[in-house]
Amino acid sequence: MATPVVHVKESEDDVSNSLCELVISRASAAIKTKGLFVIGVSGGSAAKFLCNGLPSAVTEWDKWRVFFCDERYVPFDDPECTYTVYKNGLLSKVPALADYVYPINPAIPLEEAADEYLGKIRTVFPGDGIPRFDVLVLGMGPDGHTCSLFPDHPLLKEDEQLVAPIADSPKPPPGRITLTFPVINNASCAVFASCGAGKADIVQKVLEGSGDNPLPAAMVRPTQGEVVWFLDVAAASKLKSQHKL
Ligand SMILES: O=C(O)[C@H](O)[C@@H](O)[C@H](O)[C@H](O)COP(=O)(O)O
Repeated sequence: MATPVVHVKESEDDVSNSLCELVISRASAAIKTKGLFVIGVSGGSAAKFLCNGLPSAVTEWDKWRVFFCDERYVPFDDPECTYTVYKNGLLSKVPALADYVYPINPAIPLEEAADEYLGKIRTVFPGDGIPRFDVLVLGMGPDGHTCSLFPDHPLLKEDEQLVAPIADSPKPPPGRITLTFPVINNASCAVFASCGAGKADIVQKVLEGSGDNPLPAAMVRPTQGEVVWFLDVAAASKLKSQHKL
């Protein structure tokens, strides 16, 4: 089970640059060895970082396959829709990627949308094995949630479904679809990017907490992969142990 590797950066810009550098380096490695790079992305500031940092640096977009670690079950024209954030922020700059980004379908019932989404993932990971994403770019909410996996929610124990619907998200909107831990912890690389003093307490709890009743973000420990955290100084300010700058 991977031990988190924590990089503390001077600024949010440095976190953004480091995140994009990691994604780009894993993409070239994956494309070189497998001819394809499969990534899961999240909303929030991760979306801002990736939409800003990737367009000018990536060339082989046709070898990318982009999924969402979680998505809100809302129409595409809802500002809460993570796909639309990426459509406006990334696809507007890299139209060629549009065929390789897989949105969730908000126009069918939630459970069906989850099943349909797994079907899209299966186009890249055929069969019934657990999909192994090259990179999952994750955010962490102020409550320690990641993807749409929230503290004390039954989905934290989900070990059958690979993609799950959630209808009672404590963070609006209530309806969402999320990857579950069997997939998350089968990734080659899970990477968090968290910035700001507002995250300092939860970062300390997640990275240095006792481990009993771990928060969702602390449960991201790929069994045969790595988990990397990029923090700015403010978000890392409550950490007791020293980390690489
Ligand atoms: O659906 C969601 O609520 C978001 O995708 C969420 O999981 C996000 O990743 C965290 O809230 C961190 O967001 P920030 O990094 O912007 O704080």
